[in-house]
Amino acid sequence: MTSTNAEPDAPADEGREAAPLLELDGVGKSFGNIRALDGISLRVGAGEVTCILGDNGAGKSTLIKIIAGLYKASSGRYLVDGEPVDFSSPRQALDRGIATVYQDLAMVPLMPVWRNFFLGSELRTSVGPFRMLDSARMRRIADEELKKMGIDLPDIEAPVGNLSGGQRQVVAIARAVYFGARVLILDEPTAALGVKQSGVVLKYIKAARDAGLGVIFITHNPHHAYLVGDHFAVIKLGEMELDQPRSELSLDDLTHHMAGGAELDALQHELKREEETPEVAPLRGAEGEGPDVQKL
Ligand SMILES: Nc1ncnc2c1ncn2[C@@H]1O[C@H](COP(=O)(O)OP(=O)(O)OP(=O)(O)O)[C@@H](O)[C@H]1O
Repeated sequence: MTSTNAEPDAPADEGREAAPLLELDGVGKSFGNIRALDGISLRVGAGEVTCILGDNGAGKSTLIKIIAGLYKASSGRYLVDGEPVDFSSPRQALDRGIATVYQDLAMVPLMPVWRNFFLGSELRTSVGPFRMLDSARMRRIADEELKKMGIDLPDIEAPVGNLSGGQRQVVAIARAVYFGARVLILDEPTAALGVKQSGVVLKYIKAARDAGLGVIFITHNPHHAYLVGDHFAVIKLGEMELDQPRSELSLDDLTHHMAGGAELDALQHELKREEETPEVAPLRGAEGEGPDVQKL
């Protein structure tokens, strides 16, 4: 489990101990009798990508909803900059710089890229007694901010619905960075994308990390996670199954975990045992041949 293919004590790991942007300490969440999360501890540092992996129903969505301020934890502590917090809404989390980019992206497909960039936070200007949208300033800023992150779109006047899925994701990432995100939560941003588009998104995950943000990257895909991750957390049935920095984990280890490593090992052992046991009478379905007819 600890085969190494990266430098031990990489800089990303050193920063973690000093001042995590965000920390969960033994967090649990129950819905009535259903225990969705139990004893989850996690630290997210500035300038690093923390990948959260897990199968369907593992508890990933519940975890990000707690971090994003949509749910309150049933137990444990949630700290931002070392201080305990108790968010009652996503607005409160956003005010502390914790932004979430959900899969559906909350964009209006028919509106231009720059309008979507400012959706819900439009800039306005006064013209006489009227407050008008400051379209010129929004266009200019959206263009500058996208370029700053190295995102080169042919036309920011184009409806956002004309962009590819990957381009829409990166517009959402640039928007969150512009509006002051310090922690960026990305909910399966590559799930619906092909290889090339996933590559585009992964590149901007790195760009956000290099801009000093703490990125939480939720994914099912260990290959995507390993291309950008500094730290890996695998959740299984609501519990933290694995929590390791890149320096202590190879892609093979991570893939093995995601493929249900322990169960597969047990199954392999079982199959091997069956192969080794002396052959039993084969069952035959052909007419006239019962299971007692043996041809050895
Ligand atoms: N609002 C809710 N009420 C009751 N049970 C819930 C609720 N939300 C989640 N659960 C349960 O909690 C567990 C974890 O669900 P969650 O959606 O967090 O998993 P997930 O890892 O995000 O899965 P997926 O990848 O399929 O989205 C599941 O058993 C789910 O049925």
